[in-house]
Amino acid sequence: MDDVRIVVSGLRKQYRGVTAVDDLSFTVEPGRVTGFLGPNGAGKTTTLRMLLGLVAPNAGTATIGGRRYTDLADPTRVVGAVLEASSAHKGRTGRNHLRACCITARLPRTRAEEVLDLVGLLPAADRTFKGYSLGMRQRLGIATAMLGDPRVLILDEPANGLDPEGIRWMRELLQGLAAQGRTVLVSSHLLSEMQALADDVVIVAAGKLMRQGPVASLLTSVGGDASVYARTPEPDKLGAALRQLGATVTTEGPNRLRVTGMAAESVGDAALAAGVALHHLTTEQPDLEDVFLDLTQAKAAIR
Ligand SMILES: Nc1ncnc2c1ncn2[C@@H]1O[C@H](COP(=O)(O)OP(=O)(O)OP(=O)(O)O)[C@@H](O)[C@H]1O
Repeated sequence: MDDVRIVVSGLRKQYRGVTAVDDLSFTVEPGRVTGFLGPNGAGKTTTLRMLLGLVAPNAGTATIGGRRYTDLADPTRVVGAVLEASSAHKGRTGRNHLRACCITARLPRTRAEEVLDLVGLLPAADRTFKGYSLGMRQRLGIATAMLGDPRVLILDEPANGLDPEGIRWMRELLQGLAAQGRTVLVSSHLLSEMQALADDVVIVAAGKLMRQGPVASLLTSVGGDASVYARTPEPDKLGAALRQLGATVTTEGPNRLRVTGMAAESVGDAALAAGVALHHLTTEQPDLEDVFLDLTQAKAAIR
């Protein structure tokens, strides 16, 4: 596959009184799923719309494989996008909707069958759109985006309205498409889902880039210390012993302590030395939600 990297550079969009996107720069690599995260009003949708040539930026560029969307010779074969829960003519079946799109995009009708199969919609292909569940509509949106077998896929909140099984299906589909070398950019509010789905994340708040990088390194670099949770019948005694050793200890419910600044092994050793029984000891790593809130809280309050 050619270079299908997405490059956003110095992008800016101003609406009357609001800077929706403010000097935003980031890159999205092929062969990986990239999560595009930010609180409400962060500028995610505006950025995706500029990337797809639907909104003109006031400054900066957004390119796909080195070209602006509007300069692509055959965009449906390069980029597939699902911006909102997909819409189709209400009385039309899923199959007919896709066939109509094939005609518009000058693709063979057989492609409709292939994408119906890809998204698991063959059993509902002859039902009309108005009878589709939100999950089926999302699947039809992805099927439509995949018609031109694009090397880049851009999805705005694709997990919206999906049940847990649908979310898992979506995750496996998108990871499979990335494993084929495609570039997959997905915006979402669902942080736990992003942690399971994305290789990289781009975090924005108030139109600005907060952080970009692989999920794994972000969690270790920004998330702070892991927490150790200890359950004991003598929390006061254990707490005092741990504080004496320099740990930070807070009480988290009856007989439960949260300890930072000390590994679980040392907490166990300290309990033994103090003659305190331990009933439970676990370590929790910071998750993407901790990182996200840490990075965006101050900015989010502005909007
Ligand atoms: N057409 C428009 N006219 C005026 N203001 C707009 C327009 N589109 C977006 N905005 C404003 O720009 C800011 C960014 O909006 P945008 O929809 O891009 O954010 P978002 O990150 O996608 O938010 P959400 O997660 O809530 O969808 C918001 O303050 C929004 O009100």
